[in-house]
Amino acid sequence: MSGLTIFSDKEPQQALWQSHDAQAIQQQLAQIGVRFERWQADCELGDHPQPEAVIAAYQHEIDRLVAEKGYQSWDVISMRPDNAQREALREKFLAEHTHGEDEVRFFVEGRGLFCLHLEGKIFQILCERNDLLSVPANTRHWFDMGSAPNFTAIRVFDNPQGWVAQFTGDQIADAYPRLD
Ligand SMILES: CSCCC(=O)/C(O)=C/O
Ligand SMILES: [Fe+2]
Ligand code: NI
Repeated sequence: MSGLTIFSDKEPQQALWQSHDAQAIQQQLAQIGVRFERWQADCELGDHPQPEAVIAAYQHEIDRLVAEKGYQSWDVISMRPDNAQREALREKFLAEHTHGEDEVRFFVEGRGLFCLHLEGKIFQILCERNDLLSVPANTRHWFDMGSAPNFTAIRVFDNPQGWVAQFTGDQIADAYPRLD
């Protein structure tokens, strides 16, 4: 079940706030400029759908976002537990970083844990099927896909180069809960 847990960035042991209610999550995240939405597919997608089918099913939502925000491109990323790069990729995303553009991710299936570091707090968002999260440009964050990653997500980009990150060098992620 999707969820948001908020911690102080000085106190990893004790959560300040938690909810699994989509509306409460949306309201809490809106206060820090983070967009959280639930999207519905135009048609039924089976397990492990092809990228073309994924885009077709959510094209109306992508078009709405692109018209509003002027994003330039999108793609589909899938991770499975047998991916040979899973440990290296997990480590890369677990290192706190920023992007010069909004990080826009929609979970078609599976799940992942986004952790945002701002205003002296850590916002851990467990994203699952139908969740859209948009993290504003230059927000410190990390992402945990777990030891057996399993998700399909649409990524929407602001620039033609795709994924570009600046790592902060802060080891803070090590102190906070992970997906497993
Ligand atoms: C869910 S897409 C992979 C994660 C990613 O792109 C990123 O930047 C995490 O912070
Ligand atoms: Fe990121
Ligand atoms: Ni819970």
